[in-house]
Amino acid sequence: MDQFYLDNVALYESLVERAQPVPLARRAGRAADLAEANMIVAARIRPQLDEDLASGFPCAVYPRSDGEGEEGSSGVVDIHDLYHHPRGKPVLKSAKYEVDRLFGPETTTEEIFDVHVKHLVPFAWNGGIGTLFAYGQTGSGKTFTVSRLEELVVDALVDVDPDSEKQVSITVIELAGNAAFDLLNKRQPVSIMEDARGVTQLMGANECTVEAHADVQDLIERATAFRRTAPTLKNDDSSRSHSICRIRIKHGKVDGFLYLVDLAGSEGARDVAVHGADRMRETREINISLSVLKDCIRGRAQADAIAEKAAAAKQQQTRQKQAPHIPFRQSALTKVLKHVFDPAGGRACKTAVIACVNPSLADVGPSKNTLRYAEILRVTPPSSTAAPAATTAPVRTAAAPSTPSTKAAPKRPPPQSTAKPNSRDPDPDAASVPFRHRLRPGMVIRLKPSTPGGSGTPQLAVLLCPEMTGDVDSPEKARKHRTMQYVCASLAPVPGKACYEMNLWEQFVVDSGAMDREVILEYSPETRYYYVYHIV
Ligand SMILES: Nc1ncnc2c1ncn2[C@@H]1O[C@H](COP(=O)(O)OP(=O)(O)OP(=O)(O)O)[C@@H](O)[C@H]1O
Repeated sequence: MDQFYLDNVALYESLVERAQPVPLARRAGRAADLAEANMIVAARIRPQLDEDLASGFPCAVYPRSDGEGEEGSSGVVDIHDLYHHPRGKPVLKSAKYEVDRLFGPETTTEEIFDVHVKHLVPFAWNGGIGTLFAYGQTGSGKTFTVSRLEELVVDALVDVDPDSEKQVSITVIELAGNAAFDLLNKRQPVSIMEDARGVTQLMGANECTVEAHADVQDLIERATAFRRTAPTLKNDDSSRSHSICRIRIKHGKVDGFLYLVDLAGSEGARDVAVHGADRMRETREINISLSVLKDCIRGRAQADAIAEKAAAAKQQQTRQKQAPHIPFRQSALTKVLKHVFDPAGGRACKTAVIACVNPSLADVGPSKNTLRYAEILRVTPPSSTAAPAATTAPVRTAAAPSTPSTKAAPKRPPPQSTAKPNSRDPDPDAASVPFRHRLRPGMVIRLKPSTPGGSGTPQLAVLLCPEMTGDVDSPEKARKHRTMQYVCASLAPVPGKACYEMNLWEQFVVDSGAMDREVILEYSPETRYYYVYHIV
């Protein structure tokens, strides 16, 4: 694919120049006052680095101006991809994504701190829990962003009310799979325990007190040095673990927290192709923890919205009945952050998310995934819990384009004016070959009912890549080691509707013998769901 992009750079650039912006179907209401919001989702597009420019890939990610303001002021980002048309010239496919705030390549981390993160400092000072998550594909600038933000946050905390008696302390841990390590104490193991009162404790983790600005930099450098990294294709120093920096502020009886979370980079399929089985397993674990995190962030935002409405309407019972399930015990990451997600903990929480994006055309697929994830995190409170008209309290944060679980999906795909993207094999002769002999990434299969995995195994799955056994460190070895097993992602039925949503983070391995049929799915960009078009 990279070579295809490089061979068509001139064509791509001329198509981008003439491209019309993808219309906004419905303006997702950006929160009128983001400063009051409990949850804000931003994206940061990093500049193209010298090595990106040297590799010859053009820019594919463009912040959109709202016509009057600066670039990015609309919160909309356009991504242009080039598709290999099987019977003709390559065609440009454009997509748009919307976030609450968009930071372009010129924006500095200091500016991001001022606009997006600074408000968490007084919030924690007053006893709240402020959390920042940075995520994105490997090499997109997460660590670059978070490590500077950690310094700025602690500096700001040290400066708050300089004459008061206070204690600011830092703990930095790394999560690799379900194991935790102390990055301020030579990667000593840490146990994640829940005490008798249900509070998560990091047993064995150092809590280092910070008294002066110089201490902060020293601690952050120490933590970075101990961060476990392994090379990926895109970033020689890639972090394959989540890093959680917990800053605690105590003064008088107040005990506030700030969490800055640098999430492990999600690898693309092409990185995986040249790594061993261990790396694939690691990638799967990372993806699953990101999926649980998404469910927890959305669940907490929904729970807050419901609680606010119920409190305003004095409908305590409604709140208890409809509070969503928040699966914070399903991953080590969300277990550590339990009091961020557990509404029963009774702590006020504010969350800021930064989706980091590499603008290069070579990374266009992962960039779309990153921004799609950002859109999913922007939660619309369920309408069934709407507060009475008399309620004037600001209800929630970022109202959003309807997301898969909250949107009413039509029973049938909308009328087809043009051919929609579908999962059909591009080879016109494919129909004459049994599907098991032409398994390929992107193919959708129906699983036999007896497929191991229990009742949780989905009925439909999309093939992602072959499962490799043993350690393979080159594409040749990888090909040799291929078995007839595939890593798949689940396609979950949308409740009560005849369509599916793809959960790329819910991955499992399927033997070809457990595959029953090929299913051609058609994607509707209007609804963002998949519809069964044909069962082969
Ligand atoms: N806004 C930026 N301005 C200049 N350089 C940047 C910016 N963001 C990232 N970089 C550079 O890009 C490279 C990759 O960044 P970084 O290591 O932060 O990525 P990452 O997303 O944390 O990757 P991984 O998940 O693999 O650890 C680094 O060399 C970093 O200095």
